[in-house]
Amino acid sequence: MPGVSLPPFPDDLPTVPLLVIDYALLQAGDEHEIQSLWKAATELGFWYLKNHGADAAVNAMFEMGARTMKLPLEEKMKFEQGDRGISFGYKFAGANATDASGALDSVEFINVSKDDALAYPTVVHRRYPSTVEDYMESAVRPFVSKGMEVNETLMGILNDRLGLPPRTLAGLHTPEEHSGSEARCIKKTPESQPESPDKPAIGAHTDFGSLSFLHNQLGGLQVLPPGTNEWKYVKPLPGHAICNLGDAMAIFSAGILRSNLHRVVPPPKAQALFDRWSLVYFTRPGNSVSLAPLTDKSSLVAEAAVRASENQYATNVTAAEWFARRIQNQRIKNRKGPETWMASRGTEHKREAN
Ligand SMILES: O=C(O)CCC(=O)C(=O)O
Ligand SMILES: [Fe+2]
Repeated sequence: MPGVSLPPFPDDLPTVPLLVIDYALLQAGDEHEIQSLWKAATELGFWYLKNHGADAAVNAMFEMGARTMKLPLEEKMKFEQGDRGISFGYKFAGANATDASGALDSVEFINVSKDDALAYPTVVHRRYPSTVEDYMESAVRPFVSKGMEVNETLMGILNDRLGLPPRTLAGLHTPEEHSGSEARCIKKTPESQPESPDKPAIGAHTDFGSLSFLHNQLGGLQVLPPGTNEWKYVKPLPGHAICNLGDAMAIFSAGILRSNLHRVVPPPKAQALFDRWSLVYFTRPGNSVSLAPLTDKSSLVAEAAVRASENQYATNVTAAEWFARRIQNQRIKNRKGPETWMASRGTEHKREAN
């Protein structure tokens, strides 16, 4: 958090060398930078993004998050997301499973819908704690708008590289259509007893939507690189966002774009004594969008769909249904057994090697 001096990320841990993409160069149409983005998006599905211009909005959001998490639990619980597959609202630590055995997560977060942030003070989906509403115009809306702009720019470039007609992906993520797009501020508090360094605070998952624009300061985020079984840390770099692709982009592109498994473990070593804060803007397709490969819009996607195993990316559901299923089945209240965890999975279990 601003004002707190945090121990550096340890230099003796396995980290994944993400490509650094310069947002200003992308905006200028720099071919080399566009090529780097394509490489990152197709190989790992994660990259750093610098020069994004979101710092002021990010800091304001962390301030909003700090005030919100300081509210009494009883107050936060009035805005709880519930067990019916709705994401917007507050999630208490321990509401979700992190694996098939039903181990509990250890993060609390507040999710604010893009639709509510843009329409405020009109309520589209729900109300939020007073601290969130107080910051809606000064922090949440600017952060949501910035996240929308960055993700739309990245998506436009990927759209063209996929050989899709101009603005095809943009048309599946219009600002007007209601969607699961949301801003999330996450807090992980150290436990009273030291935790095992590889106990998931957020279980292994692929992101549910299209593009995630993430900001964190302490370590803990890990990815499982393709074809390996060793989790690697993503080292936080000051001023650099971490961007990653979600399932919807893997599905639309028939697997050309990668939605990679990741998880959050306690901050490593000396960092473990500190609260870990992170912030994400998730772009998700409009609620009515069918999740299926865009084979009739791009020959590249059509060829990839032929190479994919049969029905690998045929979901037969809308984005709203996909999203609700995943959220609902990770809630521990809904757990019947390991099958509930399996029912919360995305595209990851359908791939050959992770
Ligand atoms: O906190 C982080 O660094 C990542 C969070 C995350 O993966 C998520 O909320 O989907
Ligand atoms: Fe994630």
